[in-house]
Amino acid sequence: MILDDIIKEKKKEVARLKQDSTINTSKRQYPVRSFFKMARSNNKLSIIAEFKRASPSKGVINADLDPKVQASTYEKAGASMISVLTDTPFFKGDMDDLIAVRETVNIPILNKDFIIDPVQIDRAYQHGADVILLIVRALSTEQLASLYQHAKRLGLEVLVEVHDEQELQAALDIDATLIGINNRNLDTFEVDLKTTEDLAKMLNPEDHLIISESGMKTTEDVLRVKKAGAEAILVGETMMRSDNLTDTFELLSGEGDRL
Ligand SMILES: O=P(O)(O)OC[C@@H](O)[C@@H](O)c1c[nH]c2ccccc12
Repeated sequence: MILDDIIKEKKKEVARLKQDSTINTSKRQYPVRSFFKMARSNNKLSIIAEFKRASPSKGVINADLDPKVQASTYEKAGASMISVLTDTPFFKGDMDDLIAVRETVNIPILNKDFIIDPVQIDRAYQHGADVILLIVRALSTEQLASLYQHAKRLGLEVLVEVHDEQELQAALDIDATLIGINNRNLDTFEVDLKTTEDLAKMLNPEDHLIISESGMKTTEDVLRVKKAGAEAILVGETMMRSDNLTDTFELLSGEGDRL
């Protein structure tokens, strides 16, 4: 299983990070921005644009893009947040990408990684991330709760990612507010937007901000998850392959005037 392979590599990375004396949360130079407030203050669908060079399911997506140029274009095109993949072995990203994006934009940044230890949260915080990702499938109940608390103590927001009912229950048990429904099954890589439709039904939009993640390419896709209750979408590949991001943002805005 790919997730098991990724976690195995993460454990090695965490062992290295724990020896790294430069990781220090008091070195953060940036204010913490709230994605939640940003998303709730606009009355339309929020777009989270991802910087993703490669993935285990797609191989290399776009290796040549400069994170600063891409981030600046995302911000100008109207992104509410930028997601930066910092995993190296499987996604070809790293912390330098996040640092470059942080130096460039003023909108919130999500550190997309496979977080299994507080040291990764400290590193994300130090370098200016505002939101971290916790993938329920990758964590025990205890790990999920303690990593969530660790991030909250630092003032970060936490996107809790789920793919089925049981995982969603685990997210509700820790009182998660930002719920990411991943349309991609991390074992099979299969994408089905029905995942958002099925799981969003179990949530109360007053208490939870639903983010539909993965596999969106068309206006129709976006309208479908929006109708299901998504307040935000997270889009990687379509952004990284786009040769006209202004058009892509308009297409994915969920306004539906292009249908
Ligand atoms: O490129 P896509 O299909 O638009 O997907 C983006 C994002 O949802 C995906 O990269 C993702 C969702 N959850 C993750 C967890 C780890 C790494 C990556 C991901």
